[in-house]
Amino acid sequence: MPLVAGVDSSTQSCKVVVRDAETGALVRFGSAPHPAGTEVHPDAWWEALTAAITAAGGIEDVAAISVGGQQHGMVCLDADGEVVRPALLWNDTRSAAAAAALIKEAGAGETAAGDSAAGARWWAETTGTVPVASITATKLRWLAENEPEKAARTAAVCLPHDWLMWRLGGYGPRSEGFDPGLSALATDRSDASGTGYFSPITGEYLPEVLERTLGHVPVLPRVLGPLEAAGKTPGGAIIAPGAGDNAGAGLGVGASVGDVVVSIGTSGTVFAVADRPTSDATGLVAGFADATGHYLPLACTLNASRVLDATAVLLGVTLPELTALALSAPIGADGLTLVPYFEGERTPNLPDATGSLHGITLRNYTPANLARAAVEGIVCSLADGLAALTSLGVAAERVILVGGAARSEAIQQAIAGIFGLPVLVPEPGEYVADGAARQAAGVLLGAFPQWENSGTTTIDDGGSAAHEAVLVRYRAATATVYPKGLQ
Ligand SMILES: Nc1ncnc2c1ncn2[C@@H]1O[C@H](COP(=O)(O)OP(=O)(O)O)[C@@H](O)[C@H]1O
Ligand SMILES: O=C(CO)[C@@H](O)[C@H](O)COP(=O)(O)O
Repeated sequence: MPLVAGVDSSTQSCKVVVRDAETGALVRFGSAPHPAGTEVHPDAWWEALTAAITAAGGIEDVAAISVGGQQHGMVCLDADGEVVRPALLWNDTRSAAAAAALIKEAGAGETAAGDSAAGARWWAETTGTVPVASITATKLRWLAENEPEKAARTAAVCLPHDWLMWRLGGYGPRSEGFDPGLSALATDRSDASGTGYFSPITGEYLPEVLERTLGHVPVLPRVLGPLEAAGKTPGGAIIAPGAGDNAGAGLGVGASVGDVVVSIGTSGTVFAVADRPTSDATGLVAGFADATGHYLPLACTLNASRVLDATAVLLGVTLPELTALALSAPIGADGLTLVPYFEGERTPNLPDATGSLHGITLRNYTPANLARAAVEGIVCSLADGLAALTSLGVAAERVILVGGAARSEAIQQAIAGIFGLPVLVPEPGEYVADGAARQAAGVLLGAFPQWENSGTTTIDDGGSAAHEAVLVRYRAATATVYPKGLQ
C-alpha cells in the first residue's frame, strides 16, 4: 500500500493529507496557519508546509507528493534564488490601475492611446482572461512601475505552488546553502493559465506580455503535463506537477462536464470542467485550464468566508452559532440585503468598492436577519458568477459545494435555493489537498485512480419564488450602489 501526500497551500492555511494511493483511504492529516494580509513572504508558506507535514506524521514513507496552491500570487526570485520581495497575493488589489492600463494598451491600433473594449477582447482571446488586479501579469506591471530596482533584479517569476515544489525538490536561496537552480522550477497548465502571460489554448508562455509588464522575460517554470513528474524530494518521493487550488478541488471532487463546483473559502469561486476553452471579453469569467488537460472557466469573488467571519465577530457569536442564527431568520432576511464587497470586488471588477446594507427597518434590524443577509449576499454574488458561466454555454446540471464555509447548513441551503440546482455536499474535508493527493497517486500509478468520495449529501429543493426574490433584490441593491453594474 504505497502512500501519497496532497498539499493545499491556501490563503489562510496549509493542509496536508496522506492517503493510500490505491484506495484513497485517509491515513493522516495535518495543518498549520498562514499569516494574514495580502502580501506574504513565501518563507511563511514553507514554515507552514513543514509544520503541516510534521503534524501529518512526516512524508518519509510517502512515495509521491503534490502541491495545490492559491492561484496568481507573484513570487519573484533573483539569480541566487533569493525572494526579491514578499509575494503579492491574488486578493491584493494594488495593481488594479495596472490591469486597466494593460487592457487599454492591448487595444492600441483602435486608437493611439488604446481602446479598452478591443483590449479586453485581445486578452480574452489570447490568454483566456481579461486581467484584473488578481492576475499575476498586472502585479509584474505594478512592480516595474513602483519598485523598478526589484523588477530589474527579478531573474525568475513563479507562483506559490511552483515555489513550494521547488523547495520540496531541495532547491532554495544560495545564502542558506541551497542549490538556487532556477531551471528546476516547474508548474502545471492550470496554475500557468492564471498568470496572464500564458495561453491555455497553445500551452505556451507569451513573452510579449512579460516584456510589456516586467520589462524583460525572466526564467519561467517548465509547464508539466497532467501526470508528468517535476522531480524528487531529497528523501526520494516523486513530486507531481501540482495545480492551482481550484483545479485541485475539481480533481478532489471528481468533477466532470455538467458539474459546477462552488468553493467558499477566502475566495468564492464558481467553476466548471469544460472540454472547450472560453473567452469572455466582459471579464466576468476567467478562461483557466484544469489539471487534466481540459478547461476550467471560473468566476471568482474576493468576498466570501471572511464576510461570515466578520459578521460572526460583529455579532459576538461562533461560526456554528452564526449558521443557527441565519437559519432562524426567514428567507430574504425580512428585506435586509447585504452587498458583500468588504474588500473591494473582483467579479464584478470593482476594486475600490465597499460593502453596504440595504432595506434596514426598525423591525428587521436583528442579529438573525443580519446573519441571513450575510449568507445570502455571498451566495447571490456567486449566483451572478454562475449566470456569467452559463451565458457562455457552460453546462450546469448540479453543484458540488466545497471550501471551509461549505460546513454551514445556511450556506448549503441558500446555494440550493438561490441557484435552483441540486447541491451535492461532500462530507467536510480538504478537497484541494485530496485532489493533489489524487494527482500524486496518478503520477505514481500511471493513471488517475478512481477514489470514492464518501458521505455526500444532496439538497434539491428546486429553488423557490422566495429565493428568486432574494436575488432580484440583491441585483437591485448592487445596481443602486454601482450603477454601471457588472463591469
Ligand atoms: N462551521 C463553519 N461555518 C461557516 N464557515 C466556516 C465554518 N468553519 C470554517 N468556516 C470558514 O472557512 C473559512 C476557511 O476556509 P478555507 O477553504 O480553508 O479557506 P482558504 O482556502 O481561503 O484558506 C474561514 O474563513 C471560515 O469562515
Ligand atoms: O484567485 C483565485 C482564483 O482565481 C482564488 O481562488 C485563489 O486561488 C485563492 O483561493 P482560496 O485560498 O481562497 O481558496
